[in-house]
Amino acid sequence: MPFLAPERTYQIINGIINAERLDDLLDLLCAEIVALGVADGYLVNMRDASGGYLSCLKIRYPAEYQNLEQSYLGYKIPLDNGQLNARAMATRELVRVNPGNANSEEQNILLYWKIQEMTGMPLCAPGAPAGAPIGVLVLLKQGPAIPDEDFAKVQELLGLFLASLSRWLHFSHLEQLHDEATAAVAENQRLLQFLDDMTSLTSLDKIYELFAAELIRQLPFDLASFYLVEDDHLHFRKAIAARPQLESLRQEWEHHLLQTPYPLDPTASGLVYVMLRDEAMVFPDFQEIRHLPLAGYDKKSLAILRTPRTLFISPIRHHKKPIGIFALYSLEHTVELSNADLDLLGDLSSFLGTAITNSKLYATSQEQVLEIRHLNAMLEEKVEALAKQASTDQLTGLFNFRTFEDELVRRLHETARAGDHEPLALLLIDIDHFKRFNDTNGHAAGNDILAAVAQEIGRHTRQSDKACRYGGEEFVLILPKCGLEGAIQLAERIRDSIECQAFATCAGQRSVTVSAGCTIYRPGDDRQALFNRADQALYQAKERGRNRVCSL
Ligand SMILES: Nc1nc2c(ncn2[C@@H]2O[C@H](COP(=O)(O)OP(=O)(O)OP(=O)(O)O)[C@@H](O)[C@H]2O)c(=O)[nH]1
Repeated sequence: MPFLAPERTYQIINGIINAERLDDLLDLLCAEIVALGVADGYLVNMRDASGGYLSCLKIRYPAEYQNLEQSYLGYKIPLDNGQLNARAMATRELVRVNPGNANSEEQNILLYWKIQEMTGMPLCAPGAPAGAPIGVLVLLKQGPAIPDEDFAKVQELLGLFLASLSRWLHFSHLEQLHDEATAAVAENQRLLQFLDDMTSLTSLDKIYELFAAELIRQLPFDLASFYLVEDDHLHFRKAIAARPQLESLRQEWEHHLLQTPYPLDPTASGLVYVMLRDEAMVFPDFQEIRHLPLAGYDKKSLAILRTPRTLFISPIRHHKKPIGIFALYSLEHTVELSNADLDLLGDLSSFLGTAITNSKLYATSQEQVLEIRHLNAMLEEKVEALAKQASTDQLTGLFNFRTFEDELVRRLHETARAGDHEPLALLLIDIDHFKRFNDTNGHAAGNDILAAVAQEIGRHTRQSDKACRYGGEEFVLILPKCGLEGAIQLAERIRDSIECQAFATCAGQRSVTVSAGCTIYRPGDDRQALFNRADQALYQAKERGRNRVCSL
């Protein structure tokens, strides 16, 4: 005979149908259990997605313990501990525990909660996946044991809920798996970004910082330190603190660590030992092993940290060979490292090794680039000096005959193209009676005069003019954008200033005069025609008594 009236059954089923989440359904079930008034408390423990645990999803303790409910919610109950829930799941039968049959752990629970009876009712849903119960309803009774007819009522009530409970539980597991998969994808993307950032870094300091930040983000360590092998020693490179509050401790610690290098001797330091062993080591809680003998450096280092707890030390590898060490330290609290954490740390240590090696290669290549740049600059200077040498006259510093020839051809082309708008003048200057000067004062003094006259010519010319030593004691000036009048004026200025001064020579102060002939480009002129006319003008100047300017 069902204890629920058809109308009540209909109401409950209506509520079940309208439930939109597992939580709503469980609330509904719990409200009905409370309404039945058969127990003083209950726990609804449902299978988790992995199937290895029950999770406590709903709870009601006897009145005096209700403030503890919140802390027990979500508690995971293993299915292999042989206790009440595990037994109910395994046997699929009602498990009743009371002071007469409880094992010692259950006795403690009964005593602690002042309970007379604790009953596990497996929730066996029709058609549930794998046929196993989907959870356990635990009823707590402080007073006399629950009579059988009351269990029948609860069972009747559960019968209404089980099919929906099974579906909603399955759905909530799917949601949970979906959330976990989404979180894993996001985490992987973050990891990829981190790896990308690491490879693009070229500063070792930045690599240590990013690496430590990533590890500290994932695992609650407080300090990280990095060491590299160079010249057969392990050198400290960087210490990083997880929080600004640890900064002064980090500095004190770093001051000590800077006293490395450690020789590559396993007794020098645990760090060297780990590196030579080429295998990461975890010390879950240093406080438990602090009495063990330690190398002097390590003793001091750990003493500075005052309360070191979990230590993780790993080789930094490149191409599977250790190139250094990184160490993680927690202070005050221990850090639990799962196998997945250790795998991740192993992978990251190889990656760190590659990033460090890349960065070093980059630094070396940068040095080489700098060296090549320097060599290039030197070469460029040399090329420039050679080009200058090839184009200038050693004695006077003016352009030489070859440059004159090239420049004249270039200017003639330009002027021919520009037509009437752009005049071009050519000016020849020749020292008078230079043979006699040489004969009187010596060849060396003649050289001094040549240099002085050249300097004087240079002083009067413009940037765009090209003053060249044509040969011997003869100079030629190409004067772009200069008409005949301008050329005559310039020639006069040079002639006059040379005549008016005495030049210092190795034979003493000496004066000379110069004669000049100038002409301008006429359409149809080639190089020779232009030069010949200027030479003729010079000849005239010589003919007419020297120390003068003639033009044609
Ligand atoms: N000291 C010195 N003399 C040079 C150099 N090149 C040419 N000479 C001399 O310059 C002199 C040129 O003499 P000439 O061509 O006869 O002409 P000049 O004596 O100046 O007579 P005019 O030009 O007619 O006034 C020669 O004696 C050359 O030896 C040089 O580089 N240094």
